[in-house]
Amino acid sequence: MESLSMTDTLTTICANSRAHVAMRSEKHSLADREAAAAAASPPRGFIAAIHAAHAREDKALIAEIKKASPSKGLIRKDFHPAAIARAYQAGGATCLSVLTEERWFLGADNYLIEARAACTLPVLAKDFFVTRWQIANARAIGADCILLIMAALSDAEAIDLEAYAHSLGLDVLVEVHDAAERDRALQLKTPLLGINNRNLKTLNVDLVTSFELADTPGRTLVAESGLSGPAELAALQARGINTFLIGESLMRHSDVEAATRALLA
Ligand SMILES: O=C(O)c1ccccc1NCC(=O)[C@H](O)[C@H](O)COP(=O)(O)O
Repeated sequence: MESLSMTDTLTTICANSRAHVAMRSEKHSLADREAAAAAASPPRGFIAAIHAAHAREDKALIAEIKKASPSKGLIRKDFHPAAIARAYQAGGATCLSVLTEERWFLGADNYLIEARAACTLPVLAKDFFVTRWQIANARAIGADCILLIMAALSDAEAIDLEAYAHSLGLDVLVEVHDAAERDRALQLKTPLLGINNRNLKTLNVDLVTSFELADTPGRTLVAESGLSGPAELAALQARGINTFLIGESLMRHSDVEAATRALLA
């Protein structure tokens, strides 16, 4: 696996995503992916599952299946997406997130397919979505939700990609890292707003980011990245954030089910 030493990691990853799409779309056209999306298993209702957890006064956990990352390299050697998905569901997760980006996260479409087939949880395709082709492909492989990262998109691109995702029946998680991105993201229709504690340009992680943006009204906020213990979750809940996207700290445990249960206790 390659390491990223560029100053702007996100630009590098998105440029690679575009090149990868150009290559893959030679074999499978957009029309092909749209036909496969129309024939895919119906969406499971990602946002509905989160809101149902909140209605029960539970916190919602989006548990991430993540083999490697640009910042940490290989995270988990013993990597079996179906077994991890079952462990997350048994431990109390509300939804899954599956990294499908191949080059730096060592993800794969097949990991999402295997994980979703092994459980009944809705699944977020965790990738760097910059084209319609990727979104149609995500639905074709069974994804229930996609991620749009405001730092990677213009306003017009974000609005267009969101409308396209909705037209395929996908939910959308829009991700921001600062107040300017948050204000741009509020133009989108999705109620699900992720606050990424990781600066995707420098890879620095600081939980203060979630606290700074916690007062955003009218959206279901998701604290993302760098979270590892119940005390952090409780502090964020005290500020009104009840949904958490967590990958690495859970993936490093040998007993994923027990770690998930302990985190949510
Ligand atoms: O994880 C990275 O190093 C990373 C680098 C560049 C772009 C995105 C990156 N991560 C994507 C994510 O947002 C996280 O996988 C997700 O929020 C979970 O974070 P964590 O619990 O810290 O694994």
